[in-house]
Amino acid sequence: MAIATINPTTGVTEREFDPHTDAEIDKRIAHAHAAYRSMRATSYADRADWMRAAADILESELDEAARMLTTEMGKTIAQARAEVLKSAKAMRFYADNAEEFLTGRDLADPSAVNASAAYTRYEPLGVVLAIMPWNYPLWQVIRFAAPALMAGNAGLLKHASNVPQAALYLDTLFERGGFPTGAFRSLLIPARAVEAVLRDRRVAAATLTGSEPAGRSVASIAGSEVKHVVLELGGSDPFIVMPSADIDGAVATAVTSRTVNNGQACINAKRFIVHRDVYDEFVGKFTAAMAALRVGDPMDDATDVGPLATASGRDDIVELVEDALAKGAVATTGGAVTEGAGWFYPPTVLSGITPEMRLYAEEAFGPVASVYRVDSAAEAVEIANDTTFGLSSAVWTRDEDEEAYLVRSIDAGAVFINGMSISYPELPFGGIKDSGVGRELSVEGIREFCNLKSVWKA
Ligand SMILES: O=CCCCC(=O)O
Repeated sequence: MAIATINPTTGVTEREFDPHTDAEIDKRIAHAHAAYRSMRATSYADRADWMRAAADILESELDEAARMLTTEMGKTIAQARAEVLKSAKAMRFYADNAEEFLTGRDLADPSAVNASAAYTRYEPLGVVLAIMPWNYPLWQVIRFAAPALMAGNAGLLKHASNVPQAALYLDTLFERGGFPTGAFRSLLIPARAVEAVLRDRRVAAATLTGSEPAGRSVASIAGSEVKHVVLELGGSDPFIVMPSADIDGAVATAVTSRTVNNGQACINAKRFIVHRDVYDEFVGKFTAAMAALRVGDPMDDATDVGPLATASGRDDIVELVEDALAKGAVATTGGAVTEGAGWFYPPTVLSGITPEMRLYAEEAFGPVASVYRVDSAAEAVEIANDTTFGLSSAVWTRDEDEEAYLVRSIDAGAVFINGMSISYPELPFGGIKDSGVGRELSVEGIREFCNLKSVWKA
């Protein structure tokens, strides 16, 4: 895939970029490695000042950065602005909290280990390679980079090939804030060049957000090099609606949760599992609300849903929906590609999904909702868990016993009660099963890329 900005609203290639040469890649790894060595000698206070300054720069460039995101991957301009602001917020969160999160502990009774003193300390690991996707071109990178740099690591970014301007923007952002040159560098490289970088002795660890095959490949290379990885992969999150729920609230939230980011987020709700007592009401209102969304130019503030980011991503959605329809699913709205320029796909609601359909098992990375009718909370859990994924989930109920049952029974990295899955800097984020390993954000996220050193003194 060429490294290029191809505007998904028009399908027009706006800019192409030459990949970095082998010599340039080597230079950038060397920069990052040297920066890591100098970062080790800096204080949390220094790094926090630089991080806050970088956050201020990002925020001061809000409109320009948001337009860049919308141009490169098609999210609505309002959501692009929100992404920029969320990124700046996470940078400040780690500037404020990194030192506390990385405070080690003293052993209360060092004599238990025959020592006069014993304690732990968190130290940086080194250069961390981040392989990141196009769907949140700034946020996905910042949620790795802010904690990793605050811990004293250096970062190398291999960004998705369709968001090169975002990659280049990030290449300088931290240095502009005051971090040493090389503390964070972007590599403009194709996917096939990742292996050599990951195997380089100067690279200590990797984090990947992206597809399951990409995650498996990076994990196996890192495993053979005995390097730590964090993986945040796909999801097919359930959204369960029980009879006691606030149905209007559930419908409004379901629409947002399925269509935010044009339906291209790992934590979009994708499977709507509804109790039969409220099924007709929920599906009727949900279908009407999905059909009423405004699909169009993502630069227009009035637009709810923009285009899909790539032609191939839209082809994938078309194939998934056609497969389901051919096997008996029913589209209560949408279900056919929109004619015209750009990679638009209409908000779609499909019922009558069966295990024979690809949609039952595969992630729909676009604004396509599958709805299921169930007779009980136990059946809802059975369908919710009948997936290889386990990222997040949402449950709608006002019955406390049912809530407790659903929270403990769903196999996922998170459960949101009467709300939708969202990531927050303060809450750990990550999945189980094929949705990934490790956690990002919060205290757990910053500790992923640290050496927890035990110190023992005679
Ligand atoms: O694809 C993953 C999307 C994560 C979105 C978020 O962090 O809110």
